Amino acid sequence: MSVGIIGAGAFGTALGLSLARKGPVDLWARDAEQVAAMRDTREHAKHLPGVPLPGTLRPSADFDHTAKNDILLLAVPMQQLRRVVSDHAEILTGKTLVACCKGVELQSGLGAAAVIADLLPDARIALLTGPSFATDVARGLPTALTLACADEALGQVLQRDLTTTNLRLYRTSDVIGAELGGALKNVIAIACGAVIGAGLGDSARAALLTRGYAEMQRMAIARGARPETLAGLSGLGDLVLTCTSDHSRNYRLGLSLGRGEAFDPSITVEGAATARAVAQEAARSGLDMPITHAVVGLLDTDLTINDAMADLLSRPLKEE
Ligand SMILES: NC(=O)c1ccc[n+]([C@@H]2O[C@H](COP(=O)([O-])OP(=O)(O)OC[C@H]3O[C@@H](n4cnc5c(N)ncnc54)[C@H](O)[C@@H]3O)[C@@H](O)[C@H]2O)c1
Ligand SMILES: O=P(O)(O)OC[C@H](O)CO
Repeated sequence: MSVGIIGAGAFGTALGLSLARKGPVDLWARDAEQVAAMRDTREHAKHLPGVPLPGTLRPSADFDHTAKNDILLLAVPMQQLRRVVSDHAEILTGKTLVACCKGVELQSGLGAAAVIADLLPDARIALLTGPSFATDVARGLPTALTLACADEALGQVLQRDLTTTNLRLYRTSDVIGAELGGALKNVIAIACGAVIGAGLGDSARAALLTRGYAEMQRMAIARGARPETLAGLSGLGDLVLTCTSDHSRNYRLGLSLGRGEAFDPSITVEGAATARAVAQEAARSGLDMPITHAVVGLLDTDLTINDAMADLLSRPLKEE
């Protein structure tokens, strides 16, 4: 089946590069100048400099042309997903749409697949998530991802069609678990970056990563996810990658917070809005999400990193 990608940022372009090894892929960007530059230079200079774009990857500023493909991957930032889908709802109705965003929508508390379902009840929806830096995917390095789809038959088709020589896709029908694993790991990565940035040490990071994983499970299970999904690529796998690598933008935001440095607000950091959305839901439902609350406190500058750690360390002692 033919593939089109909506969103020519780092990840959309990287997925396009990988999939274009199997056949033609249309890649839509809203910015016609960016499309012209990609066509002329055969490079995505801003996000993937030095990686040549093959002729089978076809940048386009024509949404409707790209949307004619059988499978559409949506690779825009989470907080922009509703706008992109609703702006093009007519042409997207009934299509096979694979959300590639990681986050929880601030206004609704929904994950990526749920936002699409909210807008397009007739769409055939799946989610592609898991540990994968765009630079690795673009360079053809080995990567394993999770393809989540409630419709098992469609999930099998997508798993086959979106697997490439360097992208190996595992399949699950637990869309909520996959969605929340990919979203919540970004919040914990900000926390881990902050402790490393503040010089609090690798042991503190290991504690946050592990207790953060418990927090991710708590929220995901409360929303109906299966625990084993959180233990897979979309949860634990992506948590480990994002909490331990300077390549992660979420982790790097945390490093800046810990060091008291400014961070470029134009960089896509999904964990910031997701932390706020999750903290709001936790407050409503009474779920215990102390690390998420600490991250919101750091982002809002209500807390210093030392206050946040002191709060976490002084919580009542409990069983693990
Ligand atoms: N970069 C990675 O390594 C990576 C890996 C896995 C998943 N993801 C996920 O992919 C999603 C996109 O991230 P990214 O890294 O590609 O971000 P990015 O900042 O590199 O690119 C985002 C792209 O979306 C476009 N965009 C923003 N708002 C838009 C709108 N309203 N309409 C049309 N286009 C719009 C921007 O112009 C930009 O090209 C995020 O949810 C992220 O978590 C990223
Ligand atoms: O750069 P980040 O922090 O958005 O992480 C990118 C991917 O989600 C890693 O799997």
